[in-house]
Amino acid sequence: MSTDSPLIIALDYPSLDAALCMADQLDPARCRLKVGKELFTRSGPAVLEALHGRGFDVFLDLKFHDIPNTVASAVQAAAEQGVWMVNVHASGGRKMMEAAAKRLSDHQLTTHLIAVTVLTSMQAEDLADVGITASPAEHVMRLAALTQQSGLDGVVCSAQEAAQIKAQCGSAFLKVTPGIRPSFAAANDQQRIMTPADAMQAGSTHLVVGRPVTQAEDPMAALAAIEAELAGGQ
Ligand SMILES: O=c1ccn([C@@H]2O[C@H](COP(=O)(O)O)[C@@H](O)[C@H]2O)c(=O)[nH]1
Repeated sequence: MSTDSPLIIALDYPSLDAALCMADQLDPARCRLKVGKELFTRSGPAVLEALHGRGFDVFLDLKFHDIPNTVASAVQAAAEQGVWMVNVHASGGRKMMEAAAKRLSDHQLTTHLIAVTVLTSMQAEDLADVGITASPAEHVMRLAALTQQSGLDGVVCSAQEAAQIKAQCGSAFLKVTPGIRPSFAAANDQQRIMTPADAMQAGSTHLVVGRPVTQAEDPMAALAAIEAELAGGQ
């Protein structure tokens, strides 16, 4: 089953049981699910099988970053397990991204391939620590252009950069934005944040939401509040 909803719920849990307990409260017609490093390292491909069996589209968020052949092979392995979306780090460079995109097309694999620009937990001083003197927005724009030139389908970025990316790369280029924080939620370790409604207004195509739902006292009420905000009900 697929959905028109832009919502991707991040299943950041330490066990398959805990992740499935949340998944079983969710509806594949209302959201997609994201499996990240913690859950995949704990549970392996079994989690993908379990979520696909429940009808969910799955974004496998492992942010591959390695030499071109290794990344292309990892992306192929993810796509062959039926995931809807997989990602790499744009800072792995043009050759790495081109190799990954080519591997998918050579094997007629239709999984969306996107690249992380600048993590939403980072601000200017964090970039400076790793030798990047550009602002987060400038660096995101540079990596978004490189990602598009390399033949990928879109980027992971902050919603704060979505409008500029839409203007530079077009509407069809995916803007997958974590760091989504409804007014009722804490920022946690996120730096470049935006509310769900503002993020859609800015041009995000997909909103990644984790703790504001999964750590809420009532996760289903939190999800409903986000949906109501997106529907203009608040
Ligand atoms: O730049 C990035 C890239 C990925 N993420 C991931 O998204 C979720 C966000 O979870 P919250 O609990 O809503 O903060 C998480 O799985 C990250 O690994 C990101 O936050 N920023």
